Amino acid sequence: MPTLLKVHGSQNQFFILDQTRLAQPLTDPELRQLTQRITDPKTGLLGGADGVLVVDKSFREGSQAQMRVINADGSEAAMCGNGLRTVARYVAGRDHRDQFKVDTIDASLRVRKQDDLAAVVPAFAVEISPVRFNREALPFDNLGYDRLLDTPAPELWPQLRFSAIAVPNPHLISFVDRPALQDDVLGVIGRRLNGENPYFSDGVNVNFAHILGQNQLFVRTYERGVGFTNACGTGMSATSLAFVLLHPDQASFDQPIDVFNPGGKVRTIVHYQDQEYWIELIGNATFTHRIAVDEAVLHQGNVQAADCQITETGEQKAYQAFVDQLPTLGLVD
Ligand SMILES: N[C@@H](CCC[C@H](N)C(=O)O)C(=O)O
Repeated sequence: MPTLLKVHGSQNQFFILDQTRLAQPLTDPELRQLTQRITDPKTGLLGGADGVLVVDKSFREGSQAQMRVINADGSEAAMCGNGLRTVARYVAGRDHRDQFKVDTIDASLRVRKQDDLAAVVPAFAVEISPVRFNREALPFDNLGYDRLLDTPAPELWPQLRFSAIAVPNPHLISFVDRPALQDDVLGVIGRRLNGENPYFSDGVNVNFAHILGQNQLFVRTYERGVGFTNACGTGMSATSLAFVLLHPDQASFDQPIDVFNPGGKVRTIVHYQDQEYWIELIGNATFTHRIAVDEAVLHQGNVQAADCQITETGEQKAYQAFVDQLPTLGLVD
């Protein structure tokens, strides 16, 4: 019987579905419908999730697997950093390998097993690339600039400055003070730019970052196709790059940056090699539940708890213990 996994990276929650284990892989409309149903926070499976990570056969030479990212609303994203760590752990266990490449829409990305963050908190490092700043890569329009790098954009919000970075999924970043992190400005901007709007025609992930100190950030994200999330791996990676570029007195290339988020903490390292930026994202890859389900139920486009056998792994307790020993920042409820 095929098994869905419920997983998270910094509490950014997903289901993993391995299409290679099915007699008949799900079609794209089936994947969309299944995702929309099982991720619903009220009526979905195990409290829903932010999306479904689809594992499939690799399509580039030298890669071990392919990852597709289906957001909760059924849209498909080019990349997912927290998700890639969990897929890396899944493929590493399935194929008995610690280091390999995973194909995504735009690139084959390196992944590598790391030492556990704590007892029963496995960790992986993943490559975040390619990085682009140009208007067409995001894309954005009608803001009067070809790129945004700490640029005032009063059309988006009068008092803030913005950076737009594709990694390659699109991110808008603003460095803010404590009060701005706590009020609803992020939600207002996120909802506006992810509905019908003249600026970001494909929507955009919006990140508010607060500098905590030398090599330390807090990042909160409103995700395209999802809404508020506990953490966004590509968002924290793009924000780390902006941190290094805009605040060189507080962060540098090739040096670890601790990035706190509402779901925990990750570590990023920003690199510049061969005239390209790339970011290493290191953090937990936690499996919370194994869900054995009949393939026919998957094809019907919904899975209810009554349709399957659910086994809790016990890893969430260990993850919570890891989070409990992090400093209390009091930034977001
Ligand atoms: N949570 C992810 C990003 C998922 C995709 C995003 N919602 C998009 O549409 O670009 C991450 O950890 O990177």
